[in-house]
Amino acid sequence: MFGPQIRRVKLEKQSELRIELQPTSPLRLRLLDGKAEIFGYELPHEVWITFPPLMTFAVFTWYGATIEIDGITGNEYISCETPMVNYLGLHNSLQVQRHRVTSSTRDSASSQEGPRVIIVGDIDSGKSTLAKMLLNWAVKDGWKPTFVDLNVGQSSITIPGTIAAAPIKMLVDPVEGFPLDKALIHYFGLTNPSVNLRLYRTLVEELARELKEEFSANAESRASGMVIDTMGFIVREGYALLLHAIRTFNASLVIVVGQEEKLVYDLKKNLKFKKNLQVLNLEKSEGVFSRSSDFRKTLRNSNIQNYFYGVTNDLTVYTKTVKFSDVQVYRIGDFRVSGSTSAHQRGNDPLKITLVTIDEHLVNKVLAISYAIKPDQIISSIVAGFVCIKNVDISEERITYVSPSAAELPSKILILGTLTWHVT
Ligand SMILES: Nc1ncnc2c1ncn2[C@@H]1O[C@H](COP(=O)(O)OP(=O)(O)OP(=O)(O)O)[C@@H](O)[C@H]1O
Repeated sequence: MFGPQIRRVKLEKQSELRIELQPTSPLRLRLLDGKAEIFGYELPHEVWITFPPLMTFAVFTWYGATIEIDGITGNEYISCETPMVNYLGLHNSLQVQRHRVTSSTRDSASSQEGPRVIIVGDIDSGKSTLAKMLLNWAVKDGWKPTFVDLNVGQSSITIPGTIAAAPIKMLVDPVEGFPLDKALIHYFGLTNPSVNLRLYRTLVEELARELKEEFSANAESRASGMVIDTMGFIVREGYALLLHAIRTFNASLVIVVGQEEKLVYDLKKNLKFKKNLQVLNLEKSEGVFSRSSDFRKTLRNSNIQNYFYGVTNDLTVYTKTVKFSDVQVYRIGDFRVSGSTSAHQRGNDPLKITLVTIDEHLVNKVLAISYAIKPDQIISSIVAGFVCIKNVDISEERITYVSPSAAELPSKILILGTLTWHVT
């Protein structure tokens, strides 16, 4: 797989090598000379890093670097036209705010908080990428910012359909992605917020409440602030959800990525009475890869696959069995799996918790394991992780599921959404 196609690429200062991998071929690369980073993650010298198929990324250098690449790419080219100087300028201004908080904390203004940046823009404008850079640069400078991921379509922290936050204490690995161990995860269970807007907003509010508690007890997190990534859904209900998220998380800075004059204008107009809030427009990188809806589906699937097997296929998947009586499966809201959105919008209780009958229709469904003890706590509780149902034996009343953990289920309460995955 690797070997004969090894080549060296020299990058001039402030340029980047943009790489799009093929659907089936991995690639490895290493830094030979100089310094280079992948979305803020500084590459170690002479260490091969293997990237799985489907990834698109850029190796950027501030002062020049030579890298070695081994493998076939779908597309690769070098560009000197990047918005990196502006992105770094933004980071520097966030640093000033963080330092201001820590110095004023000493003067007893302990309620002050670091920057709360929310990144908005069209789909494929590079929002998640900018979030990663801002987080990595902050970590490199010794801060511990919190990443908030509100993008249920292409979730970054864990599987799709989730609304989540994670404290970032180490550089975000370009292959492994965000750390899961301390993440606060809510399961929305759908990849389109329009299907249950009320539930989406409620879970965003729950997450904001949990982070408020977390921040009140942790001065370091408070001063480091948050970086919030959103969906590329910027019109109609999508725009209303952005305003809701900006207000709910009490954002101090809204970054609009890309040429979005109307969005900038509307946000400034609608938020003009909000104190201490700035709206800033930054250019989009030409390197951002545009993904078709089919490709997005493939990415969602590979995201679920990665949860169970690991990005580099290094996790063991455990197959386990429980009795029907050992678990209760619930769904939230009266969404219909194949029903139309508008039909659902007329449903009378989007937050209704309904017990689901355990039968074969659960096969291949991804279920979240809730920390709730009682069903009425499901919406306000985070989830421990996910399982995928492999088989339902009606006569024996047993469910077989796969899990990345060998431990018993930490709770009896499971949440069903529309996510499916075919256990291989
Ligand atoms: N400079 C770059 N060179 C090459 N690839 C890039 C570059 N910037 C971003 N990408 C890739 O482009 C893809 C889309 O970027 P990203 O996920 O940041 O967009 P987004 O606006 O968050 O997307 P969406 O909101 O639609 O989910 C990602 O695979 C990312 O790795």
